Amino acid sequence: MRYAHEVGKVRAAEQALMARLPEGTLMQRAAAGLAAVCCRLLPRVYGAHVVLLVGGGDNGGDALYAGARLARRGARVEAVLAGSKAHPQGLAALREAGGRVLPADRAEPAVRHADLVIDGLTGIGGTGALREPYAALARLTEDTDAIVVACDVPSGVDAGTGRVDGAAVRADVTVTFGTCKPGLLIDPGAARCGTVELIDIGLGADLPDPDVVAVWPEDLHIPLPSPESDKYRRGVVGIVAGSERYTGAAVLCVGGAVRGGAGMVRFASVPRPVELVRQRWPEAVTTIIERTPAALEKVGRVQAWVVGPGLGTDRGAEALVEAVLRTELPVLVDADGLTVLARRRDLLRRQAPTVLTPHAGELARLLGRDARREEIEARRLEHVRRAAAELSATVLLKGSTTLIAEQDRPVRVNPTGTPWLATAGTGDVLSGLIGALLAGGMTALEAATAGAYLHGLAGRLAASAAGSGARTGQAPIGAHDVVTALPDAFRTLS
Ligand SMILES: NC(=O)C1=CN([C@@H]2O[C@H](COP(=O)(O)OP(=O)(O)OC[C@H]3O[C@@H](n4cnc5c(N)ncnc54)[C@H](OP(=O)(O)O)[C@@H]3O)[C@@H](O)[C@H]2O)[C@@H](O)CC1
Ligand SMILES: [K+]
Repeated sequence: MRYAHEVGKVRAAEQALMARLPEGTLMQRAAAGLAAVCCRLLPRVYGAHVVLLVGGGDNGGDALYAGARLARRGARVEAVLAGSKAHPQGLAALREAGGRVLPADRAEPAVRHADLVIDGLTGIGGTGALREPYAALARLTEDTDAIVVACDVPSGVDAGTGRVDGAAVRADVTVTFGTCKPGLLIDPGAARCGTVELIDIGLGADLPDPDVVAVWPEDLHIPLPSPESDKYRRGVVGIVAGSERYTGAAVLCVGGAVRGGAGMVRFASVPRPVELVRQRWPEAVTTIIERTPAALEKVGRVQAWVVGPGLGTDRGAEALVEAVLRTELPVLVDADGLTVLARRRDLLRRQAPTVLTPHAGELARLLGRDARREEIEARRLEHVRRAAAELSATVLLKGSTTLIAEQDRPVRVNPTGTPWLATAGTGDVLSGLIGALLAGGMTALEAATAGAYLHGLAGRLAASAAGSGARTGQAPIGAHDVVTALPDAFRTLS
């Protein structure tokens, strides 16, 4: 399951296909696929207690027809109708197969004691926060031992964006039809889906190129060193980070680059961060620079730059960001560098690749005008795409599902993150890591994708290694633990 299409394109493809098929064919294909997954999930279909949550649209129709199929195989199927209307033919099919409709006040005990619940409240036609009684029915899925199977999309999750605005179904399995929807890949929606199963209903030929792609390890083409490799061929990354006031970010960023496979890391800054980087990472070549436009002249040859972590945002920081972006090399700008860029967007007019790695607040500043952090968090897909187009850069939007956008390309979703990564300093590790991959010759999109994947995986490995032996096997981590776990993350790929 790797590709997702926007809802409008799914509907257009469905309509094109439906025009060539007898009426109802697609819904029968969807219902058959849904019922087949339910049969697989139940230890025994005969005698199993199945509850359908049925909304007023075709999503409810799918659930009713799937329920009819399960009833014909001997399941005890009960439907709870959310509104006054329900798909009439689906309802008739369920009744004919021996299923029945429950009164509303029986919904709670039925869901609680069911073996399996099918959520057919809303699918791609759901808009905005769930209204009552849909919302109350969706909430029942949070407190049941039943297996919860969402039909197409967990109700309450916006299929197009992953936005969750109020109550939403929490599914163990989401059975989706034709193609994945972006909201199944992007948090907070993705976190509600459980395992996603794709049912082929024959849309393939009618679907355009995908809008969103989930990253898989086999998509990452990280160059491995060969016997002829030397430090220059593996890539020299230059890092301009830290200030007299902020030193930790520089140490972590250099760590990300060293463990990210750079042939050499050149670190340039003012004396205090240089001293600390030298102590922690003796393998880095350090240069003390002044915070002026001519600063880089002393640094030596590099193949890519990282600028920003702990840099401060004063005139000196601006001079350094400007100096780096005036080179003709790939550049990654992060943290304070992004704050500087928000007032100097003219610096983004350049030919060489530029990678920006903001979190939502930094992206809001970069986009300016009407963008607010909460707005960006709520509609991450739309904003990352807009940022890539407006800023002419590869934009990596950090978050519980990190998104990577480049103009006219499907947005990439990184699946490896962990909430434990939401801690100070992990972003600095990520920028050093991506910088090393850029210096190694990967394109901006490849480097950002591989960096996000490895960084998320290192976070997961660190969180579980730290807690091994405990019940959940997870524990809090610091940014330095992510640096330490990077080699293990790389090893999973070879
Ligand atoms: N097209 C095809 O070929 C195929 C489509 N297929 C299936 O159809 C699904 C799309 O069906 P759809 O278009 O009928 O919309 P759907 O998701 O059922 O939602 C509409 C219903 O939800 C309600 N509702 C909406 N928002 C709400 C809210 N916030 N709070 C409360 N209620 C809300 C809305 O109520 P209304 O606003 O009309 O009062 C209406 O009753 C798709 O996901 C897939 O499962 C498959 O069979 C394969 C072939
Ligand atoms: K649903």
